[in-house]
Amino acid sequence: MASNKLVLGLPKGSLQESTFELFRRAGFKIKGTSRSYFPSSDDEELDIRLIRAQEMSRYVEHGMLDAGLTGLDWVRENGSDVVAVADLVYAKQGMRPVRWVLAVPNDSPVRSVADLQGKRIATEAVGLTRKYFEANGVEADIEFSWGATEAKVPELVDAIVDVTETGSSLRANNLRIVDTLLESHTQLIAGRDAWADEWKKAKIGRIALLLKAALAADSKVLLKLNAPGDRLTQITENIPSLHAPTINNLADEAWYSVETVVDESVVREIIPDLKEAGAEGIIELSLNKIVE
Ligand SMILES: Nc1ncnc2c1ncn2[C@@H]1O[C@H](COP(=O)(O)OP(=O)(O)OP(=O)(O)O)[C@@H](O)[C@H]1O
Ligand SMILES: O=P(O)(O)OC[C@H]1O[C@H](OP(=O)(O)OP(=O)(O)O)[C@H](O)[C@@H]1O
Ligand SMILES: [Mg+2]
Repeated sequence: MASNKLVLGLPKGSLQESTFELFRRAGFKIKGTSRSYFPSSDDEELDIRLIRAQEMSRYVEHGMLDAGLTGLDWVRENGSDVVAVADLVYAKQGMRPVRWVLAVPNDSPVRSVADLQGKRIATEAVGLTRKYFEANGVEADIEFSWGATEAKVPELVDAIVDVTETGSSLRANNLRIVDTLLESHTQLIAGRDAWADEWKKAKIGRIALLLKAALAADSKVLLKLNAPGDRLTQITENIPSLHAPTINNLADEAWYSVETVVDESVVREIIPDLKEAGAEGIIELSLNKIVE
């Protein structure tokens, strides 16, 4: 039995699958049966609880959880005083931020927030929405929505404020974005008491490092190739790298081995260029972690 334990909240709901997957890539095996809110892991120092993303920051703030993963949106909505340990930009579907947007039906006459004076708005994030309307000097009737918010316009309300990632829910419901209230992403947060505890702070820091390393590796690959000496400069000067490419001599002294980490998105441009510039034996390897 480990004597020190970190009580860690993982988000149940939209972020659950992607969070479990990120932990797996970070090196933690988390197992949860479908209805258990106490998943087990292969790290004895972790005591994991599944908690709704909306509530996570309150429990972390009040010390029931030492740390947790949730959306920045819910930390703001709850006005929680917690330590933002790491910004982890991933969502339900992909590695990108989400947006809380003000949306109206495609055929609505509303063009800006000012056109919503005296109108009804539904949202799951009432606090954020109230603040936004106040900041814009618009008085509107803002009501709490339990979800499926897109279905409420135009019959029940005039506009909604909802979270969007891919935009497919807005499109499917014939909605048009009028404005963005907040860009949000997943955050690793810690409680002030946990952060003041040396062991807990160090443990949270190690988890943060591994999660960030796994996220950073997600969009990068390692390229390796052989370059003839007379083409080396030409080949290496045009390839991006984390710092500078690694260059080693091959047993055959006329040849060099070159290694570099690049964005996966540029690989399809770079590989044909490298081949054309005289590189041989080009291989691409996927990466699990990058610690810069
Ligand atoms: N595609 C997405 N849709 C909704 N929320 C997302 C998405 N990607 C990331 N999130 C984030 O997930 C969190 C939403 O979790 P929350 O527990 O509030 O609701 P949920 O998981 O969508 O549950 P429910 O199914 O009841 O709506 C927010 O922090 C939000 O920013
Ligand atoms: O832009 P998209 O990729 O379509 O994602 C956004 C949708 O996902 C969430 O719905 P959720 O599944 O949480 O259901 P809910 O409406 O009941 O909250 C959110 O409320 C949007 O409806
Ligand atoms: Mg939801």
